[in-house]
Amino acid sequence: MVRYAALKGLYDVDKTIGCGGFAKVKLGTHVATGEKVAIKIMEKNALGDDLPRVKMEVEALKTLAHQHVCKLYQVIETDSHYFMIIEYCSGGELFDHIVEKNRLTETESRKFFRQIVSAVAYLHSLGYAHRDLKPENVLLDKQQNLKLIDFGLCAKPKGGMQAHLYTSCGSPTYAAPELVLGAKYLGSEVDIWSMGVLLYALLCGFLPFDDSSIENLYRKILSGKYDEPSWLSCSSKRLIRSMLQTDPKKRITIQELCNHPWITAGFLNPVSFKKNTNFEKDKEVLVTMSAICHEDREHIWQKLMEGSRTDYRTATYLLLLDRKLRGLPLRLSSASRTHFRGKLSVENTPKADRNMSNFITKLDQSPGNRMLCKSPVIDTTYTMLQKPLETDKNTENDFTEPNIPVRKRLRSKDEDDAASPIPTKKSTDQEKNPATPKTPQGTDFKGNLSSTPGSARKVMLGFERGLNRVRHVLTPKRRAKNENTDPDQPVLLSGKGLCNISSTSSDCPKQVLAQLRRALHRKGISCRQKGFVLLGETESISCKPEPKTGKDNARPFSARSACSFELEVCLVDGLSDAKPLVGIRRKRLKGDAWVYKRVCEEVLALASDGDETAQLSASNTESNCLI
Ligand SMILES: Nc1ncnc2c1ncn2[C@@H]1O[C@H](COP(=O)(O)OP(=O)(O)OP(=O)(O)O)[C@@H](O)[C@H]1O
Repeated sequence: MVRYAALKGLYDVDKTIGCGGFAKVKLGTHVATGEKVAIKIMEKNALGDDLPRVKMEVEALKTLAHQHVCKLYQVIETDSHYFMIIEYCSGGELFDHIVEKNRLTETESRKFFRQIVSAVAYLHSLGYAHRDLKPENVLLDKQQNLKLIDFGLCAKPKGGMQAHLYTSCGSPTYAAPELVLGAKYLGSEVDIWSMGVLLYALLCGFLPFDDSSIENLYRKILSGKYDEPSWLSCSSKRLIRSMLQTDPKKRITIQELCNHPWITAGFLNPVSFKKNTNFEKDKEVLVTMSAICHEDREHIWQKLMEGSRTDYRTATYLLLLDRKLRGLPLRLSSASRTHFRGKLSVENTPKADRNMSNFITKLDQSPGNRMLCKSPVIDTTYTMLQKPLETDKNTENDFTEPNIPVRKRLRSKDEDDAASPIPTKKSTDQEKNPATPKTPQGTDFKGNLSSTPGSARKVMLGFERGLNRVRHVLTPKRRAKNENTDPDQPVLLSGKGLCNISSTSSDCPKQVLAQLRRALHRKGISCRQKGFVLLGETESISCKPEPKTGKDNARPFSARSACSFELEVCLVDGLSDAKPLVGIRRKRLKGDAWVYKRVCEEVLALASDGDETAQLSASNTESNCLI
């Protein structure tokens, strides 16, 4: 297991919770506060030409302070890695939420969409365009509030929001016509188009413009023609039309959007936001930190304001503030004292932190001193870590001293376009040999993706719903939770609050595994097996990468990139009085979310009914046991 020495003592690193084209994201715990965080880890070598994306993301997130923009707590740079410590969003991607429900109601869509509008209006007011708005880049927190992530493609044009941008970037299915044409464009206008696609996806459960061939996709986008399903209300149709206007000058503006009747329906106010870039100054949080640092709270505040806004102190302040906003008592764990004492060397440590370590030493030597810190609470429930920090042989070479490595400030490029271009219509028109041969609908994923047959879509939905109204199915031995060390047994999950799980009517996990393997094989998807997990990978489809052009020298990517995903056979417990059920957990690892959705739907459909020995069953079929 890779361990990250640079995080030692600062953050405990847990499982991987997401992967992107550039980063691996792990769940972590901020040692001082015990709060969960997400740690976005990027390998410098792997970033190559995409380094500006990281810098852009850090620069933007350092400035932004909005309740629907994912917070950046800290950045750590080592010789080999960047670590971005960000707010942990435990509710998953908005995309998964759409898939789980098939599509959202107008009321739920409105609630979510208002939050997106508020975040985007805020960004635009500060001169930023996001340029990669899509449901995969919108996460949900525990309270089901949205948080915008992935600012790697954002732009802050020097001349403000009325200055044109030139690099076509983002995800092709969300790209505005002017991006497809490779024309100059305004960041605010392309964001509005993407939001139109996003709103359509929320209300419909599929994309307005979609095609396995990039040529056809672009043709559809440029035509601006899409289906309007019968369930859309007149008001939502009108709103979507005003956003999906092919002529950017006729497209609704963000200000108009904030006041649109569909947006305000059922709410007393239009969408609003505070044009804030500073942390809120909170006395109680400063007092808590002061008790640990032995520093005047005004001094701590001053340091926070003067500092990089991406250090451990900032992270501690922001996480304490989060706790306070959630109504939790403010506390700093005893483990953090050890960290402050052991980790910060005199040379590399700001004066304030040296004070902090002095104070902690005193505290440790004289337990009575702890009484000084009456309010706020200093949590002493954690045991003190007195051991010296040992050198970890398994770690990166950049951190052998028990010091925080000097954090280099990430410089930002002045140009707006630290971005990856999408292939534009111009470039694809020029391609001599654009497409791989078309395959019949739903047959394979090697070269072309077909649209999902309705039945397959139903199967996935049926599975999702079935899980909530399951009677009973099988009789495997009940095992204790987390007792999954036996490689012959699948993981046992508690049924409450699960998402991305499909139920089956089989009582034999191995049989389900075999059926899935066969289905993947029949779909032409290469797959590797590890225990009860199948790792599937589709091949990239029909789009030649564009040669590198333009001033930003950014990496082009294919239109509907390959996707990799996991299907894990598991046992799901606690749904009824009956024995655990055999389920299939899906997880997108990389690539286009809609491609992934379609692949999963078709593989599950095939596994459920394509084989005479199949025991998989959708809940909405009459056979077998699921209700
Ligand atoms: N703050 C977070 N909390 C929980 N999960 C997260 C968080 N940030 C990212 N993730 C998960 O990790 C995945 C990858 O993150 P992210 O999109 O930031 O990486 P990336 O490499 O920049 O992606 P892309 O290739 O789309 O640019 C996300 O899709 C999400 O599932």
